[in-house]
Amino acid sequence: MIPFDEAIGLINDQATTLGEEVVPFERAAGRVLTRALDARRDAPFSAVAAMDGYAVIDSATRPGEALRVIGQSAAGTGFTDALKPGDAVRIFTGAPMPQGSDRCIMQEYAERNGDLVVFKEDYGPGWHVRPPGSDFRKGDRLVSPGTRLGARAMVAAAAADLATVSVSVQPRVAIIGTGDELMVPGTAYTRADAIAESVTYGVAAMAAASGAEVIERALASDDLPALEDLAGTMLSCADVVIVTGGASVGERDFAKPMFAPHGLELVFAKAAIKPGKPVWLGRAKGKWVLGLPGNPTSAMVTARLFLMPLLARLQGQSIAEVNCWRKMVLAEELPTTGGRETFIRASWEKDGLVPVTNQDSGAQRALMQADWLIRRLPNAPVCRAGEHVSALAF
Ligand SMILES: Nc1nc2c(c(=O)[nH]1)N[C@H]1C(S)=C(S)[C@@H](COP(=O)(O)OP(=O)(O)OC[C@H]3O[C@@H](n4cnc5c(N)ncnc54)[C@H](O)[C@@H]3O)O[C@H]1N2
Ligand code: MOO
Repeated sequence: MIPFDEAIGLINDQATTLGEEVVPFERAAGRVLTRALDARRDAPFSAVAAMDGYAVIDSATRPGEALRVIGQSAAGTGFTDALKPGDAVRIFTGAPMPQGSDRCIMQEYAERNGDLVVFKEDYGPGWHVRPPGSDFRKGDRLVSPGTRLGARAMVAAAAADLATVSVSVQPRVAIIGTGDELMVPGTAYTRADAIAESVTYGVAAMAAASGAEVIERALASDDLPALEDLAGTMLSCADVVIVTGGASVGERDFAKPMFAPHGLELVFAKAAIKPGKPVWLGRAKGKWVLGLPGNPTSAMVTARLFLMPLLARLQGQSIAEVNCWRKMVLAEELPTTGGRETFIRASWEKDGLVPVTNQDSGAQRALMQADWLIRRLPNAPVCRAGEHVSALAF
């Protein structure tokens, strides 16, 4: 059994990017950037108003003294002339400050009478002007390679004012759920010895959220020749084939044997972790094959620990970007751990992390509370409430 860090090290060393492609902004969300996005010009390009009001020359403006409104500046249509002392320009948020003006007074402080405007005593102290380049300067790095373009990054990326972005090719993922007992949700209740298949839905959701394209999802029964055929089909169309269940040592555990005729070479065969010891990773026909244990909690923990880093590396990200361990305070005592590194499912409550009550590797409902994984080293001593632990968002 390989220790957790060593398994991650192998993924880090062996998984490399699948290439890059250029996409328009409409298709960039969720993708990982391969080339930096640097600003094409300053933002704002010129000084702009930060409020709706009046652009004035501060030194020539006094409360109670009327100014003449000589025009208006709107976002998209600035005012082209210059202000002289005694002038004001009606201005809107985001509009260029007219030449000569240096302050915007909010309209709430203005009394307008025809062409004249008078400001009340208390219009200070805000100047409400965004200077040129106050957001960023031409050439500034707005988004770095390796960044996943999430909602906030999309704003910074588009602000660079480039028509297209270079992103890594999305890994195509195929998922095979194995087990004679598995039936599609909505049908399992019809057979006493069946259960609703749940794991592949969770794994597919995690893969999609990690930037992969889930191209196939299949359920298969424990029939080795049929599984061998299915493995071949999936290997021909996917970059990563994930097989759930059948990872243990029983006679009907076919997850590894089904890939044997396709030249399976193991990267690791088992990990010294709890839950999820039977997790394995291999290569066949130049593709990645990840075997997840069938127990639902084990499957989701091992997918979080190994699938997310694998997909990150295939998209040119560092593993640290997805497996970012946080030092967090513990709200309840943890017992000693056994000989395997242990990942305890926990929820974040007001006093810190609280282990969820049901730590069974077969649990499904408990996943609803388990927002964090607490990492405990092998043979770790009792950890008391108030102490810090290393945790990963689950
Ligand atoms: N003698 C031993 N038995 C077991 C060992 C061992 O070392 N020696 N390891 C245990 C561990 S740890 C795990 S984890 C499980 C892993 O077993 P498999 O990967 O072979 O999984 P299955 O037996 O197929 O299923 C286990 C459990 O999970 C349910 N399951 C499976 N797939 C799904 C799915 N897609 N959706 C919902 N539920 C699923 C299945 O019905 C079983 O209840 O092995 C231990 N045994
Ligand atoms: O993964 Mo088994 O312990 O991980 O049930």
